[in-house]
Amino acid sequence: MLIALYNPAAGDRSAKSFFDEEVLPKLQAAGKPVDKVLATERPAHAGEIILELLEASQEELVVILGSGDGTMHEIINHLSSAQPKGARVDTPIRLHFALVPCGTANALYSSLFPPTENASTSDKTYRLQSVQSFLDNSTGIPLTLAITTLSSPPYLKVPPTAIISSVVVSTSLHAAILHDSEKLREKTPGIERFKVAAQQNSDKWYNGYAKILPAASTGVVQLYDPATKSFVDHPDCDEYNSVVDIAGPFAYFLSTVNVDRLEPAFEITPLTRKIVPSEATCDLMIVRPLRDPSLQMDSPETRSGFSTKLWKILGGAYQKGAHVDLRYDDKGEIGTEGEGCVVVEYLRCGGWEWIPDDIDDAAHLLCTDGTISAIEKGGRAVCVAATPTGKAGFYVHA
Ligand SMILES: Nc1ncnc2c1ncn2[C@@H]1O[C@H](COP(=O)(O)OP(=O)(O)OP(=O)(O)O)[C@@H](O)[C@H]1O
Repeated sequence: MLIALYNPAAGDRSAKSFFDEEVLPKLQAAGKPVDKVLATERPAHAGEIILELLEASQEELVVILGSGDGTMHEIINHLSSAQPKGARVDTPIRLHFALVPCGTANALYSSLFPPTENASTSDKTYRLQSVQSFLDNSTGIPLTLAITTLSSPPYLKVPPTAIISSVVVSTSLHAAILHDSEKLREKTPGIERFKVAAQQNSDKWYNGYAKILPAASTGVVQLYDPATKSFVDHPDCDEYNSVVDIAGPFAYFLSTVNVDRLEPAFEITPLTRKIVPSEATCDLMIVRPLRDPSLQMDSPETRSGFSTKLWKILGGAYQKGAHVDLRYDDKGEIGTEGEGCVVVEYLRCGGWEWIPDDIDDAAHLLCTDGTISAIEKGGRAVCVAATPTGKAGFYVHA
């Protein structure tokens, strides 16, 4: 069965008109008209719609999805936590998507179809590439999932909750930006709202502790080395201990699966595409201010001074991911020359654990594909990458 499903509230709210004027006529003209056209009516509705369709028939389901990353996130989470009835009772769920970018950031789409210099992301040819790939009978790319388990402190004896992501899991500045930008959605519907929220949070540091987990088959955590432009085994990993401990404070802590960018031009984990992972892994990008040789301690002045450097670092993501090659000189200036301390710790790993300091409220925010959760005091978040195989999983035509 082939269905079209769009979120009329995503992005600039143009999904309906783009489907009516471009997507549906293209499928019709190619001899593959959709069986149904559906629109979401409220948050969380997309997952309910797809589950109902799956339960009604054993047929393979292909969804032409007009939305941003949030709607995809809702579908994957709803299906992953459901116990399907009817036609799918006790059967693993496998779903194929052709994506039509209709959201604000469209991280997954723009990573699978990186925009070229002379094509605008609003061009219809740019936006119809996944649909074209479906029409060309591509097999689809299986999505790697990041499974994050949020645990309460053990004495509460509350079962952990799991959230599945297909794009990003973050804490620190990125989670704070997403938390605040949601409040700005009505007034600033475009990606500018992320910049406004970023300014509001730029001089915060986040206290906590992280444990980085090895990838399943290599058994190690890897660290990007700008000198050789390749991944090397993390120096703290050895045959006796494959987990790497990282102490805060942190300014930035963000991991991705499937994507090298969070917006068409914001290539925050560029190595996902440049050095393609060979198994299910997270690309984790960390900035810890006290690696800066000019900073000795955490104070309001050093935080405020470091925010200028942080903008420079994150600005590198807008320059084709140049931030991953930045180094400090001995005065703490940032540049690409020399052999000083690497500014960004760029890790490739099987997952990670984040343990926020009890007294730092801001360090308790967690972003999973744009959705914000709060880690309980005394609790932690553990994120692990996995790619479903065989009869289960989510596939995107690309
Ligand atoms: N009919 C609806 N009315 C209001 N909100 C809706 C409706 N349908 C879905 N939603 C909500 O819209 C939210 C935003 O959707 P989505 O993430 O797809 O777009 P976006 O946020 O603009 O793009 P991106 O995630 O790429 O930045 C979803 O989290 C979903 O809960």
